[in-house]
Amino acid sequence: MNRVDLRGFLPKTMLKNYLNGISRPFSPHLVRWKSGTSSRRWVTRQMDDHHTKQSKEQGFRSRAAYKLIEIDQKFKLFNKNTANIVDLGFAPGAWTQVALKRSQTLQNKMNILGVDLIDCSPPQGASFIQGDILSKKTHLAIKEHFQGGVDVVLSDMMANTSGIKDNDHYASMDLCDGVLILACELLNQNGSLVMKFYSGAEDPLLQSRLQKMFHKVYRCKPDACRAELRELYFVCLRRRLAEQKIEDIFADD
Ligand SMILES: C[S@@+](CC[C@H](N)C(=O)[O-])C[C@H]1O[C@@H](n2cnc3c(N)ncnc32)[C@H](O)[C@@H]1O
Repeated sequence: MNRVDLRGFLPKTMLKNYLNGISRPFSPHLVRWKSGTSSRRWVTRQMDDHHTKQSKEQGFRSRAAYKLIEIDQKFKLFNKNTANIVDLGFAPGAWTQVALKRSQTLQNKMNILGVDLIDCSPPQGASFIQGDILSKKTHLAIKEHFQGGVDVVLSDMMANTSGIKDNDHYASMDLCDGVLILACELLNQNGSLVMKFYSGAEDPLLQSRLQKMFHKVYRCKPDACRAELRELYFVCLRRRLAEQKIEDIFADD
């Protein structure tokens, strides 16, 4: 079965499972990491990279920090009213560090929760939950942590890439569906979402869903992203009504 047959099927299955309390343990599109030349190439490139060196000097846990700094400068993501933030795909924690710094400069206390598949200790002033965003159990743990809505949902999640562009794209779309479901249930009115995606055929579908949820939806590639990757971000500002139902957002395909 190719992806064309699955269009509209996968999100609905995920939604149905989610609403029935079933966690999807393993996406059909997720691919396992294989160690080999591509991983060695990644390590070498990482060591040479300008942002990697800069992140070490400035005490950030990874070069990803500069992507969020850029997005915040351009879109004014964090402000005096930002109180609750969830950072999905937290590890090693640079985005949470950036949010903590903004909390200091804005002088408002933020409740920042990092979530990741892999265990990783949070920087001082933040919290962490180990979990899979495709699992309902993780969604419940996040909701329990906040006991109310959040103002900003961040997602820098990416499944391990296979080098097969379609597979990487669909694995990314599955993660984005998980983020959308969480954002739909948790994000306050006028709240914001920043979400990484690996570009491909389903970008317009994702964008149209986001446009149902937010007044402003921008597609952007921060300069700190590597040029050769099809990695992009949706920056979504000012959530429409917080009462929107997940079914309405997905009722498109
Ligand atoms: C590019 S890294 C994030 C870097 C991070 N933003 C930072 O600033 O340090 C992507 C992360 O997404 C996580 N991830 C991938 N799939 C996930 C899933 N299904 N649920 C939770 N986290 C996931 C990976 O474990 C990985 O740590």
